[in-house]
Amino acid sequence: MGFVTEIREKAKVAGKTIVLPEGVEPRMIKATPKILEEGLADVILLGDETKLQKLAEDEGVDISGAKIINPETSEKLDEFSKAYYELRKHKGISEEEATEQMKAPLYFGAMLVKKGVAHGMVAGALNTTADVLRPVIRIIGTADDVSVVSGSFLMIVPDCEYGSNGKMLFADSGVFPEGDSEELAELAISSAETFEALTGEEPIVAMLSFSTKGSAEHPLVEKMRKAAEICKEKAPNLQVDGEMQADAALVPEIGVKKAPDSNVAGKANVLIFPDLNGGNIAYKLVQRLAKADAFGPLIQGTSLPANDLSRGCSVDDIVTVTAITAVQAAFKEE
Ligand SMILES: CC(C)(COP(=O)(O)OP(=O)(O)OC[C@H]1O[C@@H](n2cnc3c(N)ncnc32)[C@H](O)[C@@H]1OP(=O)(O)O)[C@@H](O)C(=O)NCCC(=O)NCCS
Ligand SMILES: CC(=O)OP(=O)(O)O
Repeated sequence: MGFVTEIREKAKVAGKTIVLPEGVEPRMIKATPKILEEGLADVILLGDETKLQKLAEDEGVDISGAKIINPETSEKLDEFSKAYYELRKHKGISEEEATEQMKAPLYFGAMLVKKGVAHGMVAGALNTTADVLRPVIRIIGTADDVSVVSGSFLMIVPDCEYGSNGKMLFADSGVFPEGDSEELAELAISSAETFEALTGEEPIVAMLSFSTKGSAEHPLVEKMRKAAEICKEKAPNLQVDGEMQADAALVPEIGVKKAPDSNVAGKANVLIFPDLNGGNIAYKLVQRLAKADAFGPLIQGTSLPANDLSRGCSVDDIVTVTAITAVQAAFKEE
């Protein structure tokens, strides 16, 4: 069974409710009946009901199975505004500003997750990653013992023997612009958890660089080498190594040649990039040149699931990321 079929099967069993705050986006409207018909999740759409129904009519789809909430007129607006004010008053926000902010669908959606009305959120078809991330960080917040919210992509590369038969996770490819070794180690541990939660397979983590095990020396190389060491200390059971180049990480014959003592080289399925430039460029190149499926940015390190999308996403991407979010919600409850 392929990854997409598998994750959709798991979502059906999970029985979760997912909020799609970008109800005014036609791709969200088209994704809704697909999610409902397949039984992947119950859907809450945010927006003005009349407008959303008209949009659905124009698109020729039926969204009657979804619950529609208009944040501006919702009976929950007052409760949510007060909760947001309490979260942000240390930043000098006024009660009026909190109410205005809470009328914005991304903020209202994040609060629906925080309050347990929805089990997860999916957005980003319309809004930038930065705009999706701010309410997620401010309202849902980080998980216990985590300081960095980061973003990974699950890549499914066709006809590929590397990673787990073409399945691999790239991070950070969407959220955290630049971290030190400590932060990269934390991000790597979150990424390993994401890979395991979604695939059920053992994560094998490579800290990527332009050097393999001392073939070059530079502060950028040293940063990844130190990140691998910190990772080994923090998660002794995790298979992690670095620094290493991408070919050494993925290709067994090259791994053996460049890093003969490594338990990761040639076998990696979780690739940690030195910064967001590298991670974002790499995922888009692999997606376009290798015709890979790229699901994400899957947001990691938060206390509850909320996932982003590329603005270039398809309706099918929204459906699959919704299924992924439902599966993550079930995994967090285990
Ligand atoms: C995620 C992002 C929006 C946060 O930026 P920001 O809002 O400007 O963040 P700031 O640095 O002003 O910090 C705001 C708050 O969020 C926290 N924060 C920011 N990034 C965080 C992260 N990755 N993890 C945890 N907390 C974070 C800060 O500590 C701060 O907390 P406070 O308000 O309680 O003091 C920003 O890092 C970003 O734009 N990332 C790139 C996204 C992107 O464009 N990706 C490419 C396309 S996918
Ligand atoms: C993840 C990402 O790159 O998103 P976008 O394409 O919307 O900028």
